[in-house]
Formats: sequence, C-alpha cells, structure tokens
Amino acid sequence: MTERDWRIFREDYNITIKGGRIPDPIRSWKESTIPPEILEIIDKVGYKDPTPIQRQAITIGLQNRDIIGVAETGSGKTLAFLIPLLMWIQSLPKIERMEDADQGPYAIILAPTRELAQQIEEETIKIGGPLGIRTVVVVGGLSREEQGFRLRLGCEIVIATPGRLIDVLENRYLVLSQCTYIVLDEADRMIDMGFEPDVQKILEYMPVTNLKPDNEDAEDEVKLLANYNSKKKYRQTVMFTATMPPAVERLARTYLRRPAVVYIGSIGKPVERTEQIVFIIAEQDKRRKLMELLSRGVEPPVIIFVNQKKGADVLARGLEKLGFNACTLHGGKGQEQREFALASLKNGTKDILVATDVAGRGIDIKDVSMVINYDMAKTIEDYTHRIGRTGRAGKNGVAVSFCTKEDSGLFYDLKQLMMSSPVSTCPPELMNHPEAQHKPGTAMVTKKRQEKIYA
Ligand SMILES: Nc1ncnc2c1ncn2[C@@H]1O[C@H](COP(=O)(O)OP(=O)(O)OP(=O)(O)O)[C@@H](O)[C@H]1O
Repeated sequence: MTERDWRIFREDYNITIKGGRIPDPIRSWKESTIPPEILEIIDKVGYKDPTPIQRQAITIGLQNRDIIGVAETGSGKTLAFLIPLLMWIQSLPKIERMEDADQGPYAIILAPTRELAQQIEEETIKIGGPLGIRTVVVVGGLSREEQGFRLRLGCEIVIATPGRLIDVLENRYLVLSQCTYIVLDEADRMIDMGFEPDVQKILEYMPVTNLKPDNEDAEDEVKLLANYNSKKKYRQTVMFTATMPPAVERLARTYLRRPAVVYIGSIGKPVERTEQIVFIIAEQDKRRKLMELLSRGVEPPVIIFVNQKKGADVLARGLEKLGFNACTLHGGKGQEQREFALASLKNGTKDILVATDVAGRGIDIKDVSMVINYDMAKTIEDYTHRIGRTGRAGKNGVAVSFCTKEDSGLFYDLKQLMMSSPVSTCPPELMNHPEAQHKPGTAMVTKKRQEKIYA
C-alpha cells in the first residue's frame, strides 16, 4: 500500500491522526502483528474485523506511544487499549510475573463509573482470561476488604474508579511500583464528575522512573528502548474521550508525552447512525407524549433518561402500572440493584431502563433501539453521551428528546447537531426558535454592542 492508499484507507474508516510518525493502521486481524493465541480468542468472541479506533490505536499502542483517542461511545475503545497491553504482559516470562506479584499490577485502567469499570472488566476477562492474565476491579459499593484480599493475591491488571483506587493505595492494599501502563477511559466524564484531583493523585503514585523523556524519543520506541531496560519499558499513558473540553486537554498536556492523537468520526457529535427527534413541549405534556411513543410498540431495550433520581422511580412505577416492564439505574440505588437492573435489561427480562446520567456514559447495553430524553440533558456533551447509548457497534438508533422552554439554553447547539446529522431533521419549532439563533450569552453581547454602536 502506498502513502496515498493508506490515506484513502483512513478516510474510508473516518480515521484522522495527529502527532507525527503514526504507524499504518490494521487492515485485517490476520495481517496484524497480534500473536496467534490472541487472534484465536478474538475470532472465538466473534470480532470479525477491527473497529476503526482499534485499527489505528492498536498499532500505535504497540509502539509504546502515548495516545489520545477521541471516539464515540460504543466504538470498541476497550479492545483498542487492551490488545497492546495484553501483548506486553504476554512478553514477560511467566515466572517473572509470579515473582513480581507483590510489586503490583502492570496496568491500571481508570473509568468514571463502576458500571463502566465492570463493563471493561467483562471485555478484559473475555480476551485476557484465556491467557491466564488476572484482573481485579476496584470500585466503590463493593467490599474494600474483599477487593484488598484479591489485590494481595496478585494480578496483572487493575480496573478502577478513581475514588476507591486512592483508598486502596493509601491503605497500602496496592502498590504501583511496576505499573507501566495507565488508561484513562471516558476522561471527559471523569473530569465532569470532579475526579481531576483524584486522577492527578493516582498518577503521582506511578513510579517516576518510567516517565518518558519529553523529547523526540517519546515518539520513537526503538530509540526509546535503546537507552532503557526493555523489561520495564517506559510508562505508556492512553486517554480515551468522546469530547475534548479544555480540562481534558490540560490533563493530556500534563501527563502524556508527545501523544499520537486518533480522531474517529466527527468529534463530539452524536453517532452518525442515530436519528435525533426533538419535541418542544410543556412539562405537563411529557407523560402523554411518552405514552404515545411507547404505545406504537418500540423494539426493546429502550433507555429513558430523567434528571432526578426521584423522577426515575416515579416514572418507572407509572410505566409498570401501565403494563410496561421497567427498571431504574441511578446514584441512589445500591450496587446489587444497579447490577440487577443492567443484567435484567441485557437478558431481556426488562424492556425499559429509566436512568439518570450515571448510566449515560460508557454503559454498553446491546442493541438499544431507542434513547428517550424525558428530561433534556443539562449540557450538549451529556446529550451527546446519552444518545451514544444507541446506534452502537455499527447498528442504527433513534434518540427522542422532550424539550421545554427551560432547556432553551441548549437550543442553539442542539440545532447545529441536528443539522449536521445526515439522518435527522431539525423541526421548524427548533429551527426558528429565537434561542436557537445564537450561542447562549452572545445575544447580550451583540445587543450591548449594537446599543453602543447606535447610541
Ligand atoms: N472489533 C469488534 N467487532 C465487533 N464488536 C466489537 C468489536 N470490538 C468491540 N466490540 C463490541 O462492541 C461493544 C462496544 O465496545 P466497547 O465497550 O469497547 O465500546 P466503547 O464504549 O467505545 O468503550 P468504553 O465502554 O470503554 O467507553 C462491546 O459490546 C464489544 O463487545
């Protein structure tokens, strides 16, 4: 393949790269340098082809290069960071792995919510389990002692939410003295949820000895390894996010060394495959509108987002009374109830999940046919992530949003998103709404400026 061929290949898969010296992407699993025992597992789990983010992020990851991956939720990010990690661990002699067990894991994967951490664990066990690679999940809501005990038994990979990981580090249940691989998944969500200080604290626990030099070497593995003990390799930091607000850029600048940047699809915009439908209605008309929608017979599972925990319980009970089978997922639920809700949706015993934003990110419930924003998200980023729960892994999806005049602060961005979506039609009441004609806050400026000019 010539340079031009690779450029066309990347365009076909909507892959945009930045950062210099980016290796060619993967054309097919068997053409990659992934070892046969891992390819066999990938084949067994039925992943016929790599997803776009996997095609490019895996070859970069195999060069021990720091990466920023910007991709929609549901695009296969877990495998994109997992495969280079599993190959690195596999390269270490087994006996060494056992002897070093008390040195802690080789990798930590940080996620904003316990559900996402458990979902990444599922994927990690699916691929790493058959290789004898041990994973421990460290999240709130489960017993600290039990997690501490499992950590003491030794493992290669820890998947954690920031708060509980700091807890086990401070209580010395865990050390990171041989940790050379750190993944920040849904980094924007972690920042949104106020975890930036926790993430910084965790990164301070990492051994400084494996920090990459902040120079050209950071981009070139051969040069990098030439002057370093290749057993431990330099630290590799991988950050995945679905949007790139300034706080995420700041985190990347602080902790990543000359990262390669991989953008998949259009940044921060909902999945191209999701049809967005918007109704601007009064609060009191929402229930009727919802019934109209559901009575047309919607293919389960459906996720309905509300903004308050109480609203979720009230709505779910109302739906149950009308013969729908609904469950809820929000911060007020205990861990078992949360896992039960997700499991019942996945195994089909429940058709509708009524959730608050805690379920908005990273939760991979298969084939969600429709997302309904019963209460509109508070920010356009949250809206993007809520509707990212449908239209995943290549399938089409529908997102229906009930907006009231209180949501007018989003109308401008919402209108832009809908107009840029090839499968959505912006309704005239949104297209022509006065609040949709300018970015929030700019109207005052233009008004003041006009008064000044014409004063
Ligand atoms: N190459 C592939 N081919 C088919 N399906 C895949 C492939 N890679 C992953 N999947 C499936 O696609 C779904 C989404 O994967 P994943 O959870 O990694 O997406 P993500 O949302 O981008 O990652 P994260 O959950 O870390 O945000 C999962 O059910 C996974 O099993």
